[in-house]
Amino acid sequence: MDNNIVGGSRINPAGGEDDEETWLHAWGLITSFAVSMTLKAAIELGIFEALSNASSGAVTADELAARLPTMDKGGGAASVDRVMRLLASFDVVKCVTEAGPSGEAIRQYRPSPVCRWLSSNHGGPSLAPYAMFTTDQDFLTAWQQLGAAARGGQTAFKRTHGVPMGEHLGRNPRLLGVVDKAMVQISVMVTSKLLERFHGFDDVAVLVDVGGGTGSTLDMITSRYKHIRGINFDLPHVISLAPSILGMSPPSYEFDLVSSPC
Ligand SMILES: C[S@@+](CC[C@H](N)C(=O)[O-])C[C@H]1O[C@@H](n2cnc3c(N)ncnc32)[C@H](O)[C@@H]1O
Repeated sequence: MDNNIVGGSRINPAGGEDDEETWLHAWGLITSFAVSMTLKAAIELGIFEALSNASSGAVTADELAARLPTMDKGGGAASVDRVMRLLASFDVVKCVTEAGPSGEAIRQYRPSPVCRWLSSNHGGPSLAPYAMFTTDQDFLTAWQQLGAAARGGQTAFKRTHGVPMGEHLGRNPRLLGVVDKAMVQISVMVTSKLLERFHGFDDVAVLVDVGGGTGSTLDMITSRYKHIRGINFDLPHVISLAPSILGMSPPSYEFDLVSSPC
């Protein structure tokens, strides 16, 4: 048998056995965007919440489609099945196939451990908002300009939107909300680990978070270390979204919102 032949044709006569592996590697790299976009679709459809709510553990695409809050009436079990098959091939969900009464394949899906980071109903912070941020249309269009940006001159984002990202966010409340949701979830994940492992806040009197977003990091730290006065420093349009932490904490706690001069 000739190991250099893939799909009936010799793709690199000099390649040897590694050739198929490197071809698959290249194929995987080229098509990897499909995973991010399918995750986005699954998040939009509410698939991860529906899977984790399924009491039976494993569900067919029909059962799953019936539980999705966003589905059109009578729509889409076949499309949901396609989404689930792709997710199964990347181990986001597990798929078990059984033969039905007429010998047809019946696929059932259940969540893999990674789903806890993609659903919003597992009782902790979620990476779903980060997935929605990275695949947002305003960011995806900017990626189209990466090659041009690498040749020199303006950043990909400025080529696409005419202004730097910070300025664009200041003019676009929709996108600012998408980014802030993502940032808050990441901050909660990182800060809870920080608070578990780092014990250097005891002697801190005033803590300034530069680029602190809407203040979730400082909120967590000052809730634990109530003697700390927190100052959250960010751009005015970000600060405008920040909740007032005053009143949520004891009187010794003070939370200033300071806007950058930019
Ligand atoms: C990666 S985000 C960090 C988010 C934040 N740690 C949180 O928990 O949401 C970077 C932050 O830096 C802020 N930033 C960027 N340029 C700034 C500037 N010149 N002055 C103050 N903040 C700035 C952005 O508005 C953004 O909120």
